[in-house]
Amino acid sequence: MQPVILGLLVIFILGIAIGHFIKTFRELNDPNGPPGPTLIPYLGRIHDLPIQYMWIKFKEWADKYGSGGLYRTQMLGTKFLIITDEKIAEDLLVRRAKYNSDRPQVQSLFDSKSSSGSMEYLPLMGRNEYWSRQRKLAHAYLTEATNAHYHGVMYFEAKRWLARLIQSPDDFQTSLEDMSSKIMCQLTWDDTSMSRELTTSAWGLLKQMSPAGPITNVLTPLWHLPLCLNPWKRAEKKRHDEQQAWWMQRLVESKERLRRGELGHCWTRQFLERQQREGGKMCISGDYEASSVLGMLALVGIFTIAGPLSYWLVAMVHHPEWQEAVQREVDVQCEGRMPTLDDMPKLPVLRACIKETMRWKPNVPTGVAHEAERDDVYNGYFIPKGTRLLPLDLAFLRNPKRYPDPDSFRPERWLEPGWPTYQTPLTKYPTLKGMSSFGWGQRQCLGMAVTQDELVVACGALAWCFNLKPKRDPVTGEHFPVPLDKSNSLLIIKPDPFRMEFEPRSEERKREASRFLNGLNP
Ligand code: HEM
Repeated sequence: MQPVILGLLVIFILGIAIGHFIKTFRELNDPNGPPGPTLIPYLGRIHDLPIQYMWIKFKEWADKYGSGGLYRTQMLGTKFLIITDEKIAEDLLVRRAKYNSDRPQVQSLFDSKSSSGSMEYLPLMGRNEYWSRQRKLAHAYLTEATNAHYHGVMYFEAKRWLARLIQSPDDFQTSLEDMSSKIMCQLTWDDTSMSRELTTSAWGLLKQMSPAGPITNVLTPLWHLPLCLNPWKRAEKKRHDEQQAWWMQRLVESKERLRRGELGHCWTRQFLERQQREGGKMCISGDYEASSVLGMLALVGIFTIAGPLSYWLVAMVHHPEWQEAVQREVDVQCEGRMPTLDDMPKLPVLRACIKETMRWKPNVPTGVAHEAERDDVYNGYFIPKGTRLLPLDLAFLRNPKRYPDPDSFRPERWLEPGWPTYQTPLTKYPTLKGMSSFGWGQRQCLGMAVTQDELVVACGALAWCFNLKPKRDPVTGEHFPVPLDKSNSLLIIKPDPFRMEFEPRSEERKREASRFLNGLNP
């Protein structure tokens, strides 16, 4: 080919490519569309959205572009509408829930939406038949357990935790998580002995589904490499198969214990007894689905509770004045004993400090995405089908109109008239139920009551037993820092390891709590 013709051909192809780039750039950044950072064709904003502390960048964009309550962005062609105002979350995720309640596919899990019938991960399922029947089942079990005050399980495990804290205070991060895990193991299978395995399994799944987990959740095309070149898919297959086998083993063992008359009250027993009564009439398809929904329920109650409970420790160390207020309230209202769930109405300061901890340090700061199932128009903006609707919880909880002085820990906002969030009667409010952190509409969290109850019992137990204090470095005599802004970057976060001291409030309480370790005083 003549060099001139070749040159012309190259210029022609380049011209087409540049023309296409400019056209795409204009379409993406249409001034009539929702506001948002400038989008680069094909990339969107993948280049400057950090994987670590992603929510901080989302919030930065919210402050810049989200004054109208929403903004848009894109990652490698995936469209996001970030919701920064609670009213708009109500409009889009509650009032328009019938077509905005689907979930996006998590790339690094096989069939996370259960579109091909895997039936495994209730919170991640698309809005399909499996989700609908598993949600009903989970709702019934959680409601029944709440009404029965969890058969004393939370109180018992909180006491065991106190004893472990007295014995090995430096191990508090492990024992804290283990307490949550024991509660979920007991409620699900009437067996706390496998709490460590459940915790490992929980973090494995959480990591796999988080943008900060495998790189294939961000650079999604990598997931489609053939298996022989794809270490991510091979690792996930192993994790998935082990988890499923473990869940199934729990169900099989529980069946055997039920047959021998040894299975105490738990969700699995409720399921098995109903299965015996109703047989094929039950909506759950069989053992595989049952073991998954039960396993998932057990698992989700670990990392969700570990975050706020760890942040409670951080809050109390940094705010001794509020710690004293909680201790005073517990001592007076419970007349010197450890609080139980029955005491909840009498403990508004405790509830206010718990709620403020969750507002101040939200443990799902990005919120959980819904996916639009059809094209829609909102406030004149076109929202195409498939857009991920992300209710940015950090933006809701830092709204200065609703939460004046939003960056500070101010539990009085829930207790004193004059604050926008003050509500009476104080026997009921503040309550965690309905908080934006638990999500929206048809996908709203099913664990709100469990969370509130477990946190009241555990934080109340800590207030009864310990002064939570910074720890001194024996070499320098200085306090070890308890950082406020260091955490992992998973979808559900908790603070990075830190050091602190658990000082028993009296010899008598220390002795009493130590007796709890082997269930001597259940
Ligand atoms: C601080 C504690 C917790 C927080 C902040 C939290 C937050 C959330 C959020 C944001 C969602 C998604 C909502 C949406 O898509 O709009 C969710 C869903 C869910 N949560 Fe929680 N959660 C917590 C504790 C729990 C606990 C303890 C359990 C059960 C033991 C639980 C069970 C569930 C289930 C089953 C779903 C799936 C609902 C569905 O997809 O239909 N959560 N949670």
